[in-house]
Amino acid sequence: MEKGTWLVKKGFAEMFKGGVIMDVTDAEQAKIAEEAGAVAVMALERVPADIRKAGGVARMASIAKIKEIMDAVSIPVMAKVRIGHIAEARILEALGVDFIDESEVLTPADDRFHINKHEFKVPFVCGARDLGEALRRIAEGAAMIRTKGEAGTGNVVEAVKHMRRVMDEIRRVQTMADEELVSYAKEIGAPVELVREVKRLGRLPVVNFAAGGIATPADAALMMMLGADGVFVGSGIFKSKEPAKMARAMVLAVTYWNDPEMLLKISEDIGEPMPGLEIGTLEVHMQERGW
Ligand SMILES: O=C(CO)[C@H](O)[C@H](O)COP(=O)(O)O
Repeated sequence: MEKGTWLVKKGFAEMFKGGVIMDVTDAEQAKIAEEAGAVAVMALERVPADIRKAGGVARMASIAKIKEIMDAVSIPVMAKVRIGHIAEARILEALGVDFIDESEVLTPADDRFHINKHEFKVPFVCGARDLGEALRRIAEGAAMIRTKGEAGTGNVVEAVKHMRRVMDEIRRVQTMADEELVSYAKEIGAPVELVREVKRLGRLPVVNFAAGGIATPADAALMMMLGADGVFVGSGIFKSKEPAKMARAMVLAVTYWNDPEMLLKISEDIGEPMPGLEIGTLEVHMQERGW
């Protein structure tokens, strides 16, 4: 099959279903993630909790670090670029990463336009807070969506809000008569063809993971209960007291999300989770980046 077609990119994302994708900043963390059973790792300079603390401009990770991570593991390696930063994306594609995250966790490079992801052979994942945003990103060529949550807070409340919103809107679309879809597409700022597809499929046309603020195995299981296809975890693992234990527990929780006895067992010995932040106290809301 030809490399980089829409079908291949979308199909690749489907292979991550039921799995955990872990943010990592170096080879050591990447190996912890791989050993824990992560389906992929996401290379970045700092996990979101540290990006939040450091302030300033957060950019694509250094090429040396991404190479170090690519050399360390055999699972797919994703890496983040700033929203709208076509050059960072071209560089990562040339480097040969497996997936690019056009991410609000980094400082946006363009305050109006996202990358036209159809122009790339490498697949992209993008964040969304509602159905309209998800479909706009898919229209631009995203092969995978992750609900945004509020990254780096250890607080799952925004992840829950965004996943519930997307799922509610999908249910709403399914109850609409066909003649309502054009107005609804206009209302949410999404192409009507994609709204029609959502109605037909009863879900997003691409895989939808949960992200941002997942800090315990119970949080990860909760996101699966709400309909996520899998989860991204960053700070929740590497800002916890025992990352290897927490990473393994996250993977098991996503597998056994519907088995309370197993979840109990998984949650018994995870060490101390990362500290959490109240959303009302935040100076930066990363979720508001992107349009
Ligand atoms: O954009 C992302 C997906 O890789 C974030 O890094 C992810 O949301 C992690 O957030 P957190 O640090 O709260 O787990």
